[in-house]
Amino acid sequence: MTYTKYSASGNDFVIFHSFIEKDYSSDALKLCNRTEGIGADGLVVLVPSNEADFKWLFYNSDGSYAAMCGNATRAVSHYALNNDLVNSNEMKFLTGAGIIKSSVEKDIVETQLTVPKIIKEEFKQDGFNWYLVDTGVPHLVTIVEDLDLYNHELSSKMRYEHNANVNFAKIENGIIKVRTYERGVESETLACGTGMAACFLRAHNLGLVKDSVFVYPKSGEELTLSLRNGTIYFKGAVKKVFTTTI
Ligand SMILES: N[C@@H](CCC[C@H](N)C(=O)O)C(=O)O
Repeated sequence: MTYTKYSASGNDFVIFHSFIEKDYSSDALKLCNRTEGIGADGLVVLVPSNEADFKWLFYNSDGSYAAMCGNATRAVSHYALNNDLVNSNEMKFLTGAGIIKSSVEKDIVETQLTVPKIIKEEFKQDGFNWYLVDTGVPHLVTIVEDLDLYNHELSSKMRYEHNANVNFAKIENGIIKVRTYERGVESETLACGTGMAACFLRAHNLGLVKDSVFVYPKSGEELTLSLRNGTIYFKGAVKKVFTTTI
């Protein structure tokens, strides 16, 4: 079997394609293992679809299924084009959260994320103001003055209480810096696309940022999030790390 490892702003994935649609959660556990496997935050398997160019099956590194992953939407678009699964640099594919449209220009990929749904308006817990939104998967967002306030124990507690990923965001001169605890990885990751989108939405709703903004996750890589006619556009570089046959 041939696997490709991608990094999308530090969020890393193992990707392969198959004609067989089945449960790949045990493969995710093995392949994402950083000691005995390839090592990644998630596994994405691309399978045929009647509705779109292809369909994806996404798993976190602990083998849990997730409906959406913003960074993986960019990585799989690049993978699909480079593996001739599509015949144009513009494509659409089916995820657990709906159809995603994307376009690829060399290593820069822009995707249109799913329509966000607010789950819970602002509430206070453990000394922070939170907001819970679904940007494909659920995300808690708190806006802080200092990103060092990111707290692993608190994030882990909030993650289980709300069954959500947890984001700390800082707005600085019109840009957003984000740290995310991801469920299914059960730690902070170097970047989380749907998490950055959730922080952008929160900041935009509060009037703290413009319609298009640079966002920097923990990896420090620059991404752009924009809101155009109610759609969230997510743009940034992806990197094919290696391909291996096992
Ligand atoms: N890293 C992703 C989100 C992946 C799913 C998440 N861990 C969950 O289970 O909700 C992103 O870039 O959006």
